[in-house]
Amino acid sequence: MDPSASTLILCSPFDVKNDKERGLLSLLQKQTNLPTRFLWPHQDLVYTQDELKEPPIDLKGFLDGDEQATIRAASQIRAACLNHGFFQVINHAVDINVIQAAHDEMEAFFKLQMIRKVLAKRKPGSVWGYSVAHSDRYSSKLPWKETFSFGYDYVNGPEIDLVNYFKSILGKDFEEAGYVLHKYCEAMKKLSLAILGLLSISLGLDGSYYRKFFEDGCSIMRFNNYPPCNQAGLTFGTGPHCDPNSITILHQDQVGGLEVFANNKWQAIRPRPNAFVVNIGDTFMALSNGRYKSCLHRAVVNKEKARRSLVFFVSPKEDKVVRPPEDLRETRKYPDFTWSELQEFTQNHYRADATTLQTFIDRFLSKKTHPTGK
Ligand SMILES: C=C1C[C@]23C[C@H]1CC[C@H]2[C@]1(C)CCC[C@@](C)(C(=O)O)[C@H]1[C@@H]3C(=O)O
Ligand SMILES: O=C(O)CCC(=O)C(=O)O
Ligand SMILES: [Fe+2]
Repeated sequence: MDPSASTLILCSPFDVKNDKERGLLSLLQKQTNLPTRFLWPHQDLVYTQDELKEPPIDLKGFLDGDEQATIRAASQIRAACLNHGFFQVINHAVDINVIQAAHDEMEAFFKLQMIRKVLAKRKPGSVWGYSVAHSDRYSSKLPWKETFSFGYDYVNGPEIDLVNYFKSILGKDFEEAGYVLHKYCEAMKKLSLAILGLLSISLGLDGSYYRKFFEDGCSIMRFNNYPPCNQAGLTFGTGPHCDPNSITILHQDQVGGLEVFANNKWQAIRPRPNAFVVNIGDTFMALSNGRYKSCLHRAVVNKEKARRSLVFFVSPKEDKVVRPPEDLRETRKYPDFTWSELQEFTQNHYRADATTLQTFIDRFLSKKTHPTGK
């Protein structure tokens, strides 16, 4: 193992190599002082008891081709995206067994010994791989989570690629996981394109507009695990941020912890096993010329239970120019950029937060005006 991997193991509060270490883990979680690197600023730690009560959007009629139901769903989506950029969908046609199987594989992955998980460790500059609290990238405000991410190419994403990726980094016993995750990603691709169809209609565009833009995309699939934390009120599983990608489709387990900033306050999203949570990200905000809001959200942790979520970060092909359609382009809110430029910014220069897009654009424009950095 490389020295940085062993440092990671030593630093990590989530190390679980054997029963002795499992004991260590629970000791750590019971300690009165949270390691300072996990502390978040007081002003961020606003506690909420509110719950977002907006009803989920039923996709059945739209998926069956019913015109009235399509108009209804599109106008519900429009209202949600103009307001806060968040909605849930039900009757989405994703097989519950496919969802359950993906959760089972996620659980199997996180139960692995740390020594095996770090073999899949995320490389500097890359979004793919395993990360504990992003501790090798950041030194403060660490998120109380471990993640495992990999890409899903809408065109060149054949089953065999994912199966080989899982087998090569995790071993032969994860071959089946590759097939299961391939199925899940395929379902997410289908659902994302359907939602992009509704988003197009909701903005008064041809139903195929954004579908076409994303049909050769390359999305990012992620497992999130939030262990219980004795000092849950002092940290975050994922701090307040907007996703830099286009739209995000998330399935959370039954524990709860996701919160969105809507109507000027933090509101909890109660888990619904039959629903997918969808939020608008920065790239779609730019594609709608600022009409739709990139949703500010966060994940809190709790003292008793581990929480898990499956996240699909929908993204266009890396070199696609992010530019709103002509009909929405009256006064440009953002200049042209590519997804790979924004992604690179979040990996090498800036930690995604509530103002990622604006900061990226400001630096992007000043670099253009002063290419030498002066
Ligand atoms: C381009 C990306 C940056 C992140 C991974 C992908 C898609 C979403 C981003 C992220 C999840 C947004 C929240 C903050 C972040 C640092 C995280 O907590 O995981 C972000 C991702 C990342 O850089 O890992
Ligand atoms: O796990 C969650 O509920 C939120 C995760 C999230 O926001 C993210 O991974 O970007
Ligand atoms: Fe997010």
